[in-house]
Amino acid sequence: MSEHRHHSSSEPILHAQALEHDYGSISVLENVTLPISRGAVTGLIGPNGSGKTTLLRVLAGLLEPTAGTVTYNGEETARRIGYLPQQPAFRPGFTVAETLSFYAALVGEDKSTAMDRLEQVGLSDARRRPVEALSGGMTRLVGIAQATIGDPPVIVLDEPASGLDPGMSSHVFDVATELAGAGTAVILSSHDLELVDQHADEVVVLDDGSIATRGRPAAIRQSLGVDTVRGVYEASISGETTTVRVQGVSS
Ligand SMILES: Nc1ncnc2c1ncn2[C@@H]1O[C@H](COP(=O)(O)OP(=O)(O)OP(=O)(O)O)[C@@H](O)[C@H]1O
Repeated sequence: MSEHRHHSSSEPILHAQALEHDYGSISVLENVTLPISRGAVTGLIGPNGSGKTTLLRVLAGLLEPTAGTVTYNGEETARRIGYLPQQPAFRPGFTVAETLSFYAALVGEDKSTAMDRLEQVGLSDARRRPVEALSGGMTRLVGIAQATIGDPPVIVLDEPASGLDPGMSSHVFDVATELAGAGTAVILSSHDLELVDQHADEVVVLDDGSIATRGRPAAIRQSLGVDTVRGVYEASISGETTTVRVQGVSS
């Protein structure tokens, strides 16, 4: 748990205010207000279907909220926000190196940046492999490398550790911590509560489209009288843990 990363500006780099999101008649986000700090890892946790992907897409500017606003207060860069989708996919017919070089060129970086990012995610040896010949975990690692190209001040990662082996899962969280150490605001979702406990500076528990609990891990553990982020999760979410709550469907 790192309490040591404080950067000059205390103003949140991204500020979501009173977000609502509906898919047709189905309300998925309700009154979500969330300031995102620079130089910190924000861990978004919550049950399946609680709205994490929806919230991350709204934060990344890929989905227009039904109501509310997201304000960006960072530097004007070639790319403000890097994003790893939950199901990364790349255009077939190109190698890993070609794919990342293409993204690097889009933001005015050269090929060496792409190769540095590949090395950072531990994928250098796969650089000549066609993207369609990668495993699910390797594809996600390419997606993480892609999200960091151009040094966007905000990086949004939707389940970056999903499908990765234990060593690579912790490595991905270490990379997130490193990026935050360099001043980047990293927001990630995960179902690995232990890794979130170890790496997140700020934890957000989403339950049924609303923020149930939010704060520094130590503070929220203390206020809920539990020892772990898993305890925080269990104390924060309502309803059964073995049934997916499907918005718009009353049981
Ligand atoms: N395009 C869509 N149209 C209609 N409903 C949607 C759409 N996308 C998501 N939903 C619904 O919104 C709710 C929240 O989905 P979301 O993917 O944001 O949850 P999540 O917390 O990321 O879930 P998981 O942990 O399973 O990935 C779910 O009930 C889902 O069925």
